[in-house]
Amino acid sequence: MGTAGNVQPKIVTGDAGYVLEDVPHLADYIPDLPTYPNPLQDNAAYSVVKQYFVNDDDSVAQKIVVHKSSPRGTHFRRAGPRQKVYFESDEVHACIVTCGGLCPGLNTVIREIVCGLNHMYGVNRVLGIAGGYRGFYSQNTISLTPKVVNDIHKRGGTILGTSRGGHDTSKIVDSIQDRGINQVYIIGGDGTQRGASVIFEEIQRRGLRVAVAGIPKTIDNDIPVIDKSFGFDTAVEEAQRAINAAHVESESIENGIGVVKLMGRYSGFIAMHATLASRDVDCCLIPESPFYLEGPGGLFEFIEKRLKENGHMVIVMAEGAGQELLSESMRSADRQDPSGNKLLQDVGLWISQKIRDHFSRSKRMGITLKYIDPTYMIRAVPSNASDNVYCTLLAQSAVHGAMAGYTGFTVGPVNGRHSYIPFYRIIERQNKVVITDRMWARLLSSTNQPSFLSPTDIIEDKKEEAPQSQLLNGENGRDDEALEKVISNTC
Ligand SMILES: Nc1ncnc2c1ncn2[C@@H]1O[C@H](COP(=O)(O)OP(=O)(O)O)[C@@H](O)[C@H]1O
Ligand SMILES: O=P(O)(O)OC[C@H]1O[C@](O)(COP(=O)(O)O)[C@@H](O)[C@@H]1O
Ligand SMILES: [Mg+2]
Repeated sequence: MGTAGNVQPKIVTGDAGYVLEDVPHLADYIPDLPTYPNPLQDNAAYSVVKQYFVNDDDSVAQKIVVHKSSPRGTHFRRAGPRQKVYFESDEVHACIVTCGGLCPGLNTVIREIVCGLNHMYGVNRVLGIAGGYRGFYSQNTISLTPKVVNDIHKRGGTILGTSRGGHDTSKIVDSIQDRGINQVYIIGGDGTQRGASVIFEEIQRRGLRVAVAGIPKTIDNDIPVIDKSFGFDTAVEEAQRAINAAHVESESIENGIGVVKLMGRYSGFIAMHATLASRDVDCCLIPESPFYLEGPGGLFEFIEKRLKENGHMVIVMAEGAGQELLSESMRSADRQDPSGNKLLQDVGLWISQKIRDHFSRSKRMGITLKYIDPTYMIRAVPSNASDNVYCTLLAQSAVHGAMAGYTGFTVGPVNGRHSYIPFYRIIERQNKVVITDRMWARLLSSTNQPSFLSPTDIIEDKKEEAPQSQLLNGENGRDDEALEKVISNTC
């Protein structure tokens, strides 16, 4: 497996602290490339749009809450169709690959890349690479036409198949070269974008006229910079069914407890949003917010209090929550999946047993606990209507970018505007819930659960780490550092 990081950032600076973190372009390393007028200018559907083509100078600000004296800060190149393209329609030979875990909307993105290339740019040759990265060198390809993909957005999963592991950069680039592919669309999460970045580097090293475009996929919503990842809303919606079931079960019996485990290996966004959406949840546990079980202010004490008040309760937890407690008590060996991701123990089963044991030992109150694990049910469904529209925009932005000769980029909305983001910005860190932000405070106030943190730790930490301003969404990574300190203070 290769490592990313050999690409020189393309930084353009301007007045008042303006910085553009630009994406690579084929013309950066191949001289004298011919250009062609964008065929969209003759497309009846788009001809009525005023200013259809994106101005080359358009850029999107990463930070939009500013002060009078703030520098203008980091910007990304705005996505969209350009006046000139770097490929003629009949010479384009594109391929699409899906990697990593499933996510609602994968099929919609595949469909919209195929249809976007065909309907907007007249491209007829699109190959599907089967079974993730290893499919480049070990599987047959699938020819993708608008007819083949017509109905696929109504199905969950990916028609191409996916896999973890199996990233062999030189074999993949050999396969791209041998097949004469000149546009590569790579759909996947942080691991996949790391893989895409090294593929791009190797393509550039070989001097190939091949555009590499990444489309970010992560059900955990853990990709930084972009506003939100596709499929996330669908997953949160689907999680409501499990939470409703846990609520009905717990409400129907004296001292009933419903425990629901949701996805979220390192980031608790699904659990946090599903909790906020439901309002039936009494306690939400996520990887970013450490907690403890025994003693004053601990989880057991809170459960007892809530059961006395309400006679029932619902606990939602992300799969990555409390892993440090679990490994302390189970002394398990660290295991990894083929992509190198840490394999987690089932924290839902573990905590359910701990709660049962506690109440049977203390004999103060009899409880009935039901554990619901809808893990794969929330990601195997087709995407909902709004995710479908989002996937369409992502796919079309990727197609416009590749046709315009941009390469080595991931596409995604930044403050609502679709942008081209260099790979290194997407893979440098993971997006996490910032527990000193207002969103987590909203959650704490909606569940009225303990924060499991002492307020002095948080206040002290804020003073130390962020003297000038309190970021609301950890945009520049400072809050992550602050968070780590809070965690280490409370453990
Ligand atoms: N650092 C890396 N360099 C190259 N390829 C990688 C890297 N990390 C992961 N990959 C590849 O990306 C693919 C998907 O990664 P994975 O972590 O399983 O899912 P996701 O992309 O959803 O995070 C796998 O085929 C894996 O081998
Ligand atoms: O069992 P699998 O297929 O490895 O997937 C489980 C994992 O996939 C995830 O959804 C994240 O996967 P990705 O990084 O591929 O998006 C985690 O939340 C979960 O732990
Ligand atoms: Mg991942």
